[in-house]
This record gives sequence, C-alpha cells and structure tokens, in this order.
Amino acid sequence: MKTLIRDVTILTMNDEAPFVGDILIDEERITNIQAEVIADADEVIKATGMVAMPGLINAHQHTPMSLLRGFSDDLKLMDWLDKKMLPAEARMTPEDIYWGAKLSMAEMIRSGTTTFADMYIHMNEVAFAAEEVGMRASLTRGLVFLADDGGKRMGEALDLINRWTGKAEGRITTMLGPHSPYTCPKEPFKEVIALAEKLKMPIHTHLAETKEEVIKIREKYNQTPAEFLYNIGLFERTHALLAHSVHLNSHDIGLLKGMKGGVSHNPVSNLKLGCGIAPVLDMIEQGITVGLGTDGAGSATTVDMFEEIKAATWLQKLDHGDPTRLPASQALLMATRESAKLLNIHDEVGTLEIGKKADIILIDIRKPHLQPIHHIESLMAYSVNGGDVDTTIVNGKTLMRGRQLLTIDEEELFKQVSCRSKRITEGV
Ligand SMILES: CSC[C@H]1O[C@@H](n2cnc3c(O)ncnc32)[C@H](O)[C@@H]1O
Ligand SMILES: [Zn+2]
Repeated sequence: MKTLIRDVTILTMNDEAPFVGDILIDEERITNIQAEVIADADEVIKATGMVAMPGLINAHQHTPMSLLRGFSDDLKLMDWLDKKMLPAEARMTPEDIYWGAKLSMAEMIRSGTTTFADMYIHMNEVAFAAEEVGMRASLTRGLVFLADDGGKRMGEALDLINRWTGKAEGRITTMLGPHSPYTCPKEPFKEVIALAEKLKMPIHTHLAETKEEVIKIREKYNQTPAEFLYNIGLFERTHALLAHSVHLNSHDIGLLKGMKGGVSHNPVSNLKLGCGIAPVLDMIEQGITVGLGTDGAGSATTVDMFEEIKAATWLQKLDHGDPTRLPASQALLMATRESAKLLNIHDEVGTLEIGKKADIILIDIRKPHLQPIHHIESLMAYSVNGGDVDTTIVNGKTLMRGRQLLTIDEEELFKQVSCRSKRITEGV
C-alpha cells in the first residue's frame, strides 16, 4: 500500500528549514520526501494548507488513568496518590484498564500523539488496546515493593516482556518499571536493575517529583533520590527513562550526565500538583536528553502534548526570567526526536526522514488562530492545539483522517468509560 501526501508544509525536525513538498509512504515506511514526488500511489492525501510533522511522542503516561480524569483534583501528590488513586486502582479490573487505555489512545490520536511510554497495572490489556488501535507504545508493568516482595508483579512484568516485545508489527516495545525510590527499597530496586542489565531492557521510573520525596529518601538513606539511583548503579548499567526529575541539585545533575536514556519532563502535571519547576535547561546544558510527557490524565487532566510543549517553554522562560530560553524549536524537539531517544526508538521514529517509520501528523492551519504564518515552528509550539490535528498516521496506517477516528468506535468507548469510571470511584 502506497500513500502520497501532496503539497504539504514539511517540518522534518531534523535540523532543516520547513519546505513545501510531498511525502511518499510505502507500507510502514517513508520512502521519499522532497519538493515534488512523482509516484503512483493507492491513496493520495491532498494536504494543501496543512503542516506535516513527526507524530508526537509522549514519554511518560499512565494511560488507564484517563478513567480517573477530574475525579480528584487540587490535592497534594501524596494525598492524591495514597487516598484517591491507589484505592480507585485497587478496584480496576483488566477490562477497565483496557477501556481506560483506549480512552487515552483516542485522546492522543486526536491530539497528534503517535507513540507513548506507559507504566501501569494489567499491562496486557494496554497492549491489546494498542495492538488494536494501531498506536506505537513502550509498555511497562509498574513495580511497587512496599507491603510484600512484589513477586507476583515481577512475574507479570516478565510475562509482559515475553509476550509483547516487538509485537503488533513491531509497534510495541517494553521496559522494566520500578515505580520510584520511595516505593522500591534498595534491594528489590537493585534486583530489577540486575535483571534489566541481563535482559538488556531499559528501565522506566519516577524520580524526585516532590520535596516530600527528597525528605523521605534523605531520612531513609541520607541521600538525594538521584544519589540513591546513582549508587545502586542505575545510570551506568541500563538505559533509564526518568519521569519528572524536578528536585535535582547541581550535584544530582552531574550524576545523570552521560547516562543512557534521560528525563521525561511533565510540566502540566508538575504545575497542577504544585511540584515545582524541573531544571530542564541545566540538564540539557549537561548533555542530558530531556523529552516530554503528560503523566496520567488523573493528574495532568488532559494528555494533549501541545499543552506540554507550551507549558515547557513558558516555565523555563518564567523560571529564568528570560523569554529567549527554551525556544519553540527546542520544545518541539523535546516532544519528538528527544522523546524518541528516551524510548530508545530514535532509529525508527521522531523525525521525518527516508527510511524511518511513517508516524506523521497533519495539522490544519487554515484557521483564524493559526494565521498569518511567519514562523512555522512558533506556530506549532505556541498556537496549535490538539484539536488542530487533522490526520494521524502510525506505521504507515491512517488512524485519524479529517478528525474521524478510523480504529476506535467512540460511541461504544464513551458508554463503557461512563459506567466503569462511576463504579471504580464510588465511595473513594
Ligand atoms: C504501579 S503502576 C504506576 C503507579 O503510578 C501512579 N502514578 C501516577 N501518576 C503518578 C505521579 O505523578 N507520581 C507518582 N506516581 C504516580 C499510578 O497511580 C500507579 O499507581
Ligand atoms: Zn507518572
């Protein structure tokens, strides 16, 4: 199957200026991209007045938490998590997880995200949903070792890896997921790292999200959370995806320097939970890869990556009192190429290039809030919102066209979500 996208403004995110041209997709890959492509195609998408860019990559999600959107707002993180999220999650069945994940996927496809990194429970169901819906995903069974040794959860983590790595036409990859320094004590955390090293698996974890976490880890280990992870060998032994990394001092940042992987910055969740502002520019200056994610809809409330792009740039400008910091082009890179590095899939996605997988979004800029056009990158970072995405293509397959979802029955989805979310949250 060949698809030709015609007469579109192309933003490759590969250090070149935007240009008007055509993109040819053959099966799952981009096979030509230039000013004019002469080729036969099974489908021609006339994209005059649209911008093509790489699909956005959400580097930190908990997809099924979309069932908990708006259920518990305006609380501190530990109250929100312990008193609201965990009790509600304890009631979730595998079917709930499937529908919650699908709701997130519908929102992500509608707002231009083509890939997500997910950490949650009952991850088989998330994998089924991703396989069916057509998104690209890096899936992780979250591991918490507080009340017991977490043996059952480790079994589920390994089962997920064995069943799903490389499946769904290669769209699914997997990681190991010790949840955080405050929910995974030293010995089990070290065991997960050893396993990750043996299996050559990346690790997805949370780091230094709140001041309370820093205090807890200081009391328990007399270390900062970053020192704790450094001292148990995480940064030298495996590729690691660190969500948040808000409370890092300059010594901590030095410890992350040279690590494989990097940090998912999740500014909307950090803002809403009042966690603080991550030292994004200091990390980037030290050569640390910083991508972008939303965190779950239970905290961020939406999973529209265009909101994260805006929040990321605004926060750094505000924090440094300098509007020149974290410009539009850099924020867009964080949501595409840099997030792809965090998921270790940058050979395949994150930029528009011949030979890469065809994960492409088309944004309709024939709208009042997107005119006139001075700088395409500024327009994409500061003016576009998720609702402007017209077409979403993953692995060469069109998942949304003219804002119609092609792989999800939304009517059925909303019915399922409505009754399931009521049951899960009742009385919590
Ligand atoms: C064990 S599966 C993942 C686990 O993470 C919880 N979670 C969601 N958002 C956050 C966050 O911002 N910080 C810490 N933990 C978070 C989620 O509720 C699941 O229990
Ligand atoms: Zn999270």
